[in-house]
Amino acid sequence: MNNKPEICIRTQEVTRAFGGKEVLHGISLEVRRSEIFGLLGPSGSGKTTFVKMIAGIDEATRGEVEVLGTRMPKLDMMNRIGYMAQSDAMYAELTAKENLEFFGALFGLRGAKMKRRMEEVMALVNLTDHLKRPVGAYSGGMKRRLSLAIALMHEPEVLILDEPTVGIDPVLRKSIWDEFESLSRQGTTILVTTHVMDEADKCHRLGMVRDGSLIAVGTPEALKQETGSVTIEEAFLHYGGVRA
Ligand SMILES: Nc1ncnc2c1ncn2[C@@H]1O[C@H](COP(=O)(O)OP(=O)(O)OP(=O)(O)O)[C@@H](O)[C@H]1O
Repeated sequence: MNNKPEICIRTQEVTRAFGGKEVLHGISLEVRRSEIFGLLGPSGSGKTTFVKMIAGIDEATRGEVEVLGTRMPKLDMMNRIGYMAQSDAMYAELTAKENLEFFGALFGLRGAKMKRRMEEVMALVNLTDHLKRPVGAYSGGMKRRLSLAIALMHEPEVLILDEPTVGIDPVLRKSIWDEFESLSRQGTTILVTTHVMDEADKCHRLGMVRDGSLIAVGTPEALKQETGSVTIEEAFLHYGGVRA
């Protein structure tokens, strides 16, 4: 029997430059199926640039990105990946329901399934009572929650979430992380960026990012143990990270 974990996301020597300036320097990483993998690093370290290439929204200058065995970017993969960007991409003049219907339809949902998923994802992010409100009237945290709901609509095999819980209160944040755990148990692979240390601790494995390079990869426990640290923040600083 083959006990090797199935690799869901693989990057090889991924480099990204903008106008000749390199901001990501040859990142090689493997994320296993069903894992919650966190990318931890301060603002500007390159997390967003990196996950955009995995989501197929941007293309590496050099190196290779593969998701579920397919070389990225590839349009067809949109159905299998849920991507939640850092800035909320929704139609402000439409209601939450209309936004969900629009994005749901893009992913091929309709009829009873569309309705069921809409109810499930809105309950999860605690927005059921606000389904018929225009998104323009939502608070920042509510928009974040709706963005997450949209990313989850089509039950993607891979979820790529860029700072999903910014502006979300601790109680709801906990229930969202419980849901990530439950999705992961059902086989969903989750790649999440964060600069919040307590969230980093909840990931199954972590990649620490600094100045466009991956400086350490491992379980939160292993990273703490290897550096004799009590907290993830201490471990991060030990590996040469800088405070967020
Ligand atoms: N389109 C672009 N053109 C030029 N430079 C860019 C572009 N996108 C990102 N960068 C640069 O790449 C670097 C990494 O940015 P990135 O947004 O990936 O960091 P981050 O870790 O996600 O930070 P944050 O959490 O603040 O978004 C920064 O120096 C940024 O200025």
